[in-house]
Amino acid sequence: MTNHIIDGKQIAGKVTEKVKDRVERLKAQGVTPGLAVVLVGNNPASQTYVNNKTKTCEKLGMYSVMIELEETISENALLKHVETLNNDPKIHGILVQLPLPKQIDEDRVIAAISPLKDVDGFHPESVGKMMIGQPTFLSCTPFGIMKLLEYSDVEIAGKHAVIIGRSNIVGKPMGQLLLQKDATVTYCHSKTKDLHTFTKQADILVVATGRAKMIDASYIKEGAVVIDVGINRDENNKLCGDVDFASAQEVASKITPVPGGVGPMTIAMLMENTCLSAENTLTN
Ligand SMILES: NC(=O)C1=CN([C@@H]2O[C@H](COP(=O)(O)OP(=O)(O)OC[C@H]3O[C@@H](n4cnc5c(N)ncnc54)[C@H](OP(=O)(O)O)[C@@H]3O)[C@@H](O)[C@H]2O)C=CC1
Ligand SMILES: Nc1nc(=O)c2c([nH]1)NC[C@@H]1CN(c3ccc(C(=O)N[C@@H](CCC(=O)O)C(=O)O)cc3)C=[N+]21
Repeated sequence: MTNHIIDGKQIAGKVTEKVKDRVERLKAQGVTPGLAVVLVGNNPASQTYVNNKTKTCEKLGMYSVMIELEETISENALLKHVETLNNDPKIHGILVQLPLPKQIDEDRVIAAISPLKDVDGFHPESVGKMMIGQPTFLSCTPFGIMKLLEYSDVEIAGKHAVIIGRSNIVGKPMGQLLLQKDATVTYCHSKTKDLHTFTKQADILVVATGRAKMIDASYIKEGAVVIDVGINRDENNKLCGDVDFASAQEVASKITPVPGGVGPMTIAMLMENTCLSAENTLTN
């Protein structure tokens, strides 16, 4: 049975088709949406995502710049780059790839990004607006997961959504977005005792732990929808998720694969956010 696999690549294609139309309309009005990606150091995994982002920008006719900085750069020097991008009218979205090297305080860098260009949705102002349900840039991964659920006709209201992981970029905002759609939300994390008790109750299970294949069928209720956010390498250096796909797909009613699940949606939503930011310059 393969028809219960949620095809993130295909759904991301549909989302980006719509973004492409919006980019064309913007260009007709003299505005080309522009994204700046700042990469500090040369972590090979980060390099792949960053390349994917740049490629997708090109495909959609958006402008993109990649700023590659030395691993040893000082916080102040990085902040100056952010300030330059804040003031650059060709740039509508700024993404500083995380994590950053130890000498740099991530919170300070995130806070330095103009909220008007915060297409990652990580700035405290964006997070605050999301919490109180005001329009703002939404964190791309949870936003992408909401789209995946929508395109896959997954009902959310009244369902029990269990999220494993409470990071600021994935787990926490994921719970908020599901709550806004009337799910009953439970957060689990590394200090949760007897994880099974919680996961076994989930109608929708979102796994974002960074622990390769830790969730197998034994954690999953028959018929649950399973969303795997993890991006890891297995013992053969192959990409794999936080869910043991072969095992979990036997009990899940719908499940996302890795690769080809959540990852492509993250990139699609980044493009949508950048396009929205460019549109905002016309209406503001
Ligand atoms: N597909 C995509 O687009 C994206 C994928 N990712 C991937 O998603 C995964 C999670 O990313 P991120 O949220 O940034 O990771 P973090 O490392 O910031 O957070 C991991 C979370 O999982 C919890 N956790 C870790 N181990 C366990 C465990 N054994 N049992 C229960 N909870 C556990 C941690 O708990 P505690 O808080 O107690 O430490 C923490 O809250 C990674 O694999 C990452 O590569 C991330 C972003 C985008
Ligand atoms: N400021 C910031 N914003 C981020 O959004 C951000 C970040 N930092 N740091 C790292 C994580 C991770 N992340 C991914 C994006 C796309 C894929 C993706 O496209 N994955 C493909 C496969 C890619 C491959 O082949 O390696 C897939 O799952 O099919 C994965 C992971 C964004 N992140």
